[in-house]
Amino acid sequence: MADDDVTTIRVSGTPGYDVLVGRGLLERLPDVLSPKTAKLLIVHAPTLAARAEQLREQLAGRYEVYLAEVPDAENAKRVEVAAFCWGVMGQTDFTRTDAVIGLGGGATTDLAGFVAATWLRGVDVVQIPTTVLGMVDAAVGGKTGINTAEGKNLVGAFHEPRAVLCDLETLDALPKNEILAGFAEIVKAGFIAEPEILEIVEADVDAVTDPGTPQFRRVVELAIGVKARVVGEDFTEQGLREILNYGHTLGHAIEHAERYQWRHGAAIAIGMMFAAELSRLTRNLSDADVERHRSILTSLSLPTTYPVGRWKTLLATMQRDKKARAGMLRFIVLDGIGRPTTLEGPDESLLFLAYQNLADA
Ligand SMILES: NC(=O)c1ccc[n+]([C@@H]2O[C@H](COP(=O)([O-])OP(=O)(O)OC[C@H]3O[C@@H](n4cnc5c(N)ncnc54)[C@H](O)[C@@H]3O)[C@@H](O)[C@H]2O)c1
Ligand SMILES: O=C(O)C(=O)C[C@@H](O)[C@H](O)[C@H](O)COP(=O)(O)O
Ligand SMILES: [Zn+2]
Repeated sequence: MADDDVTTIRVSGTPGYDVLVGRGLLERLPDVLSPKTAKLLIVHAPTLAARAEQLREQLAGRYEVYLAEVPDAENAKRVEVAAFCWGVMGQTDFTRTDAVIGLGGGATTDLAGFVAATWLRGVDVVQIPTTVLGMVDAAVGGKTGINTAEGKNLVGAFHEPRAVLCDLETLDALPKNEILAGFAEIVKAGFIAEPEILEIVEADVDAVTDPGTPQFRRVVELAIGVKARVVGEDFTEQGLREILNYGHTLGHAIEHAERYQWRHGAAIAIGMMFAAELSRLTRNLSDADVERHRSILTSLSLPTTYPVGRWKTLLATMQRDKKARAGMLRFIVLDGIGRPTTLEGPDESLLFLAYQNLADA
């Protein structure tokens, strides 16, 4: 049953869309679809099979509903899996007025968005994120993509969703370690733009990471608000949107080094620690603010160190970062909490110095 306690966060764009946060929102799916839509393809993770079936039954009288179960987690973000979805769409004569539904964590919604962006050069997608990370970050903003052997998200498209339904009920079955991984992106929003998030986390980490509390709801909505404001201003990442990549230059290289077996949030936590150390060296971020990164991430049971011997491998992968220009690496660093800026082409020796400060010998 949908309850009345629903928050709507508007993302401006062309045409823009709403992100709804509340419980029982799956029922609202028909309200956010185009009246012309006849067929739905629900792209879902294996862990969401029962929910997908429940949705199919609920929508069956009104739409022709197809399910595409895709591999779990990062294994979904492969071109073979996109081709499987395109195959289902081809066989079911999916037209430009039909719609894809992404149901799962960020990996599933990244794939579903990519499939929607590319089928017939673009059909509607409604994202139903079922992880904390998906709700506060991945499903909002229209960045879609898959990985290649060379790196993370190297193939993709910017494609606005028609709506994002963050149904908090879906989090009831989410394991604690996935909740904590999602907090990496929540505190990222805090570090770059919304210090209130950090204060709430510091005040009571157990309460804030419990999806039943008002603190949890507050930080989720604050983080979505940061994402909505940034992508509303710079959808295709011409400048401002790069701040959302705080911690991701090294973080993505770690995910690649770990063959995508790590949680995104865990890799990004180390990446943010590195970015904080780099900020201390290049922007005078205070020792206290660097330590604040470490203590917040540690309180969330997120990692902050990585073996020093892996540096060369990570550096090589970072060269393929999407923010790099003409062979020059670029990093998001902080002048202070809530004050992100860009660091262009730092020396390799400086990067290593920052890395050594967090490396686990
Ligand atoms: N497009 C963007 O802007 C953006 C932003 C941030 C992250 N991402 C991407 O998102 C991905 C990470 O997303 P994630 O952390 O959600 O990981 P994920 O999609 O791999 O999900 C994590 C795990 O949780 C399980 N799961 C999902 N929902 C569940 C539920 N309700 N109950 C029980 N289990 C559930 C999944 O099956 C999976 O095993 C990465 O690929 C990252 O690159 C994209
Ligand atoms: O939305 C964005 O822009 C982000 O950078 C958000 C990140 O949290 C996310 O992981 C994103 O997928 C990274 O994008 P990429 O362009 O570095 O692949
Ligand atoms: Zn991320």
